[in-house]
This record gives sequence, C-alpha cells and structure tokens, in this order.
Amino acid sequence: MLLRQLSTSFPRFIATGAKKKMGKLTEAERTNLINPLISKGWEMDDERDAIVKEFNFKNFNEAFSFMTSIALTAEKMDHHPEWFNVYSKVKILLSSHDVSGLSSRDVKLANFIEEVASRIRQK
Ligand SMILES: C[C@H](O)[C@H](O)[C@H]1CNC2=NC(N)=NC(=O)C2=N1
Repeated sequence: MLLRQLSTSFPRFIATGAKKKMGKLTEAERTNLINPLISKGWEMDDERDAIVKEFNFKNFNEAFSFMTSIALTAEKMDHHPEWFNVYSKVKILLSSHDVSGLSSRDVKLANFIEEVASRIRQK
C-alpha cells in the first residue's frame, strides 16, 4: 500500500519541482556547525532558536560597508539577517523564519559574515 502511495505521489513531487525545505539543524549539526560560531563570539538565543552577535567597527562607514556586503549576499541567498545598527555597532540575529529556528542557511550566512568582518578589520 505504502509503496503504491509513494509511487503515485513521487512523479507529482518531480513535476512540481517543489523546493526541498531545509529543516531545522539536528543536534549533531549544531555541535559541528554552531559550536565553531559560538567560539567566534556568536551566542545562542534559545527563545528564538537563533544565533546573535554584536560587531563593533572604527566608525559608521566601516559598519555600513559591512552591512552592505552582507545585504548583497543575503539577497542572493534569499536569506536575510535581523539586524540593528547604531553608528559603529551592528547587532545581528540569524534564524530561518520558514522553519522557526536555525537551519544550514543561517550557518552559511554567519560564516560569510565572519569573513566580511575579518576583511574590514584587516584594513
Ligand atoms: C519570500 C522569500 O523568499 C522568503 O520570505 C525568504 C526571505 N528571507 C528569509 N530570511 C530568513 N532569515 N528566513 C526566511 O525564512 C526567509 N525567507
């Protein structure tokens, strides 16, 4: 019975080309992927199942340049941060709204954010 159901539904899945929804990170993925970010200063927001970090730069131009680089990649990824900026400070929260928690997209964006921050600070 189950096989018949699967075989009938399978073509529909292919036909619609339904985008596979990336689920929430598993415990093992969190250990492997989130812990390295925690060691770089990200913190867990358990209430939201999100990660947060505050970045401080020399001035507003650096802060806004940082945000601009992130914004362009976020748009390409179709995955956007929740953030707050005042002068040289940028606070970022990452979580995937469609799964109400952390997904691999948040890890990918966080690692990109770390790269941008290190490039700006190295100037
Ligand atoms: C319609 C659009 O593709 C979706 O709303 C995207 C936009 N950016 C997003 N950003 C984040 N952080 N989570 C999402 O689920 C998400 N979904």
